[in-house]
Amino acid sequence: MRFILGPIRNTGRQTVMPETLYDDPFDWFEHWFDEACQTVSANANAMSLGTVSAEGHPSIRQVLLKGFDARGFMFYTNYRSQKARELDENPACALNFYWRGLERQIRIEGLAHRLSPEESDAYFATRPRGSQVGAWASLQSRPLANRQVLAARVEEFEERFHDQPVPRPEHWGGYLVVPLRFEFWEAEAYRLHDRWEFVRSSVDAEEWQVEMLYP
Ligand SMILES: Cc1cc2nc3c(=O)[nH]c(=O)nc-3n(C[C@H](O)[C@H](O)[C@H](O)COP(=O)(O)O)c2cc1C
Repeated sequence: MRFILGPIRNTGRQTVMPETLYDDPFDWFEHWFDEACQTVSANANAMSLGTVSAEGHPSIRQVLLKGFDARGFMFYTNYRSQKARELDENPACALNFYWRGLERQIRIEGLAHRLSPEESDAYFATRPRGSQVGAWASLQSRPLANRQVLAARVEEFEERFHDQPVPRPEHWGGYLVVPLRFEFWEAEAYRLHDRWEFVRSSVDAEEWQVEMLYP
């Protein structure tokens, strides 16, 4: 065990005490994420994803975290969408989780790259059939004349894959965000919040520099 739970503070929660910090930000993430999944009613895995175009324009949207491991954080999308175009041109990106009720925020900054086709295939195979067909039908982020056009495309692909498994379209798959920085934020009284930052020099570095930040 690499952490110890501290006493209950004025927030009424059991919380991690500074002197017993997790030494690995992934462990910290996992602990908070598990608590969020047990506490937050829906979409505890929803996160904001910030990207920056090659021209330097930022954009942000919600995506769902579909897995994480010692490498980083995974989500799935259309590879022709705006976010995918931006990530392929400029892999620098940021993730943000905010769990209301727990009053916790996790910020992650890092570099994204596409998951292997095998990993994307494996996840695609677990999706409901309707979502699999939807991945073929949606030209994500492109102009859509009206809902009928989309419905017709759904019907077209339902017919195409009638009575057979829906294969993963090449234009749909996952990204792995490999973190360079984490920040764990927890609300405290009088806005004197806790902020803990983990930074490393490269995506291969095993050592994290840990620092507390002013709120
Ligand atoms: C809670 C929530 C979860 C979402 N999850 C995903 C997701 O996992 N993948 C995805 O491509 N879009 C997801 N979306 C839709 C995106 O926010 C966005 O509208 C879409 O991906 C197009 O973004 P883009 O034009 O910036 O590429 C989600 C939206 C919400 C509100």
